[in-house]
Amino acid sequence: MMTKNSREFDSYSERKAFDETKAGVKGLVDAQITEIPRIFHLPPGALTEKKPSVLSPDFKIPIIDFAGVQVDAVSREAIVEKVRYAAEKWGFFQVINHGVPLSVLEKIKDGVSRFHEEDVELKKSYFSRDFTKTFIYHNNFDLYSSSSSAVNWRDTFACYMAPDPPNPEELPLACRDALIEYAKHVMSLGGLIFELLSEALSLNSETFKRMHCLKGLLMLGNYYPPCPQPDLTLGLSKHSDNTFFTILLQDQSGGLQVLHQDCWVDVSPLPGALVINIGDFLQMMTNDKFKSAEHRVLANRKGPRISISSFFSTSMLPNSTVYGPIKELLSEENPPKYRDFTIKEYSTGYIEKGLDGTSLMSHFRI
Ligand SMILES: O=C(O)CCC(=O)C(=O)O
Ligand SMILES: [Fe+2]
Repeated sequence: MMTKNSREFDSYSERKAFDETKAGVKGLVDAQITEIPRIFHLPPGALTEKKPSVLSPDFKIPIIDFAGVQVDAVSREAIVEKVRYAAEKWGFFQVINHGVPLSVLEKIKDGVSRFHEEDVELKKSYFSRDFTKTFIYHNNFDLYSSSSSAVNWRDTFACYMAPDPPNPEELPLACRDALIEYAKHVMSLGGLIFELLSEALSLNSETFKRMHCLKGLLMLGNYYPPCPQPDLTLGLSKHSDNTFFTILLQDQSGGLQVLHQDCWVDVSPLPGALVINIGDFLQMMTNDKFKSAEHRVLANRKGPRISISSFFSTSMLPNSTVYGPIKELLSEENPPKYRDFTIKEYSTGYIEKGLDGTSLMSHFRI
């Protein structure tokens, strides 16, 4: 609980004043602050009180090698089995030999950092929280909507790469080519992962693709500046993703943690790997068989930390497809646990609620 003391200031006005600089968290770091503003302060003890950060050898995010996935049925079945285990037990796994060239991964990380390190006047021209626009830049999508206690130590750009590929001119030069190239690879890897997830449920490989799950791709280019007081705040609050699943590329900084059996487990950077995490839509469509795990990012004295979140979702774009628990997975013993939803409906609720530490899935439970 937040103490009265920590609220004895006008949080709204301070958030607004910070927001109106349009310079983001990086602007504070550039101004060489040594103490972070109060709006970033977590309630005392919030980082450590709930769940212990354990480094247990039993708790390691599964690493799955995709080499051989297209080679023969036996190799593929072995990979599907690992994907099934990871999706059910963890909701998170790392993939190696995923087919995206290292040079493409380096180029997009570089592009994201270049954009955030551009002149602030250029970045201001993209500043917005309107998620119907092709390319926007901001910090804290939920700066005003969240009932969460603290603002996150992160700046982000968000860009729709599908269903309609953006006009190259709509993308900033700093990351234009890198985004276009990386998105192509992400779409193709995403298609393969949807196949493997279908097979893991003993459904036809094309099931998710036929349900248009591969239609939308929203990419976030995240920049976590170095933080002078990392024990007081978070890079990103605890949340589960508003997606079918997410492909995450992180640099070597570390700080991403997943909540597993009530413990925060580090998703340790693995050079060249991609992190896959199941999102809320797949948890609801599989009637809780797959798990949309909660995760967070710690702030760090060192930085910046760069990551790219590729969300399979049409998010706030018009999309009338209705989703819900998949009929083939249901039975008398396993009745639907969720009502039907559209992606836009879910995303609207997600953005309005903000990252307040609770899951929106409970609102869709029958
Ligand atoms: O930056 C990261 O490692 C995680 C980002 C994330 O969880 C998200 O964008 O939803
Ligand atoms: Fe996330």
